[in-house]
Amino acid sequence: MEEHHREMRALGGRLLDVFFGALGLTADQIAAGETERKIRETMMATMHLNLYPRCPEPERAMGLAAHTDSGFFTFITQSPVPGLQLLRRGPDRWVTVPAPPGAFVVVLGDLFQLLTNGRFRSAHHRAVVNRERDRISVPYFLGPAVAPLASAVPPGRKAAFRAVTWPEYMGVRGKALRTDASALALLQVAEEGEDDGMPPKN
Ligand SMILES: O=C(O)CCC(=O)C(=O)O
Ligand SMILES: [Fe+2]
Repeated sequence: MEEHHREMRALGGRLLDVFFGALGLTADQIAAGETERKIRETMMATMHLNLYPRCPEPERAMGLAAHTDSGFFTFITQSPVPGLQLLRRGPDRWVTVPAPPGAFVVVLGDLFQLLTNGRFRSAHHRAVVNRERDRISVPYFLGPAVAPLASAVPPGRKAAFRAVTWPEYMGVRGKALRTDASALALLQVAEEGEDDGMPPKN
């Protein structure tokens, strides 16, 4: 378990650098950036164990309802039984993620959308059940205290979201669930006529 934790955290660090690079940041900027430093210092992890027993009528049941994850990255280890589905937009449809042995699935969460000021979007996903086989998934969630990266905010614009810690954001998600609002929308500081960092409504 400790080894898994160590490896997952290291993977999270490497992936973060890859994404920072994709956002156009240089190694020097990553090393010097205040947001980047705070992310590494406050990164927390949690893990779930999900068991989806086989179901004779899978079309009448749902393993895990559609949602986005709250943190930065989720690394999902799963038994070789497909069940995870991602929402693809335009036209909206559920796509089953293959489950090859030894592979992780990486899911981006809401706080990553916040970090990138909406340039990378959190993925809507769900888990369906299988008619013949039990399925196990072990998602490992990584999340920090975070504010939008200055480099992700277009010049002359304000950040689309306010800063938040992961536990705070979990509280916001709870409130959003009770009021049927979008949790990220509750953190928005939108300006008139601006891309608000949220997916298009449909
Ligand atoms: O079972 C899966 O593959 C997905 C699990 C998941 O999305 C979650 O626990 O948040
Ligand atoms: Fe999830």
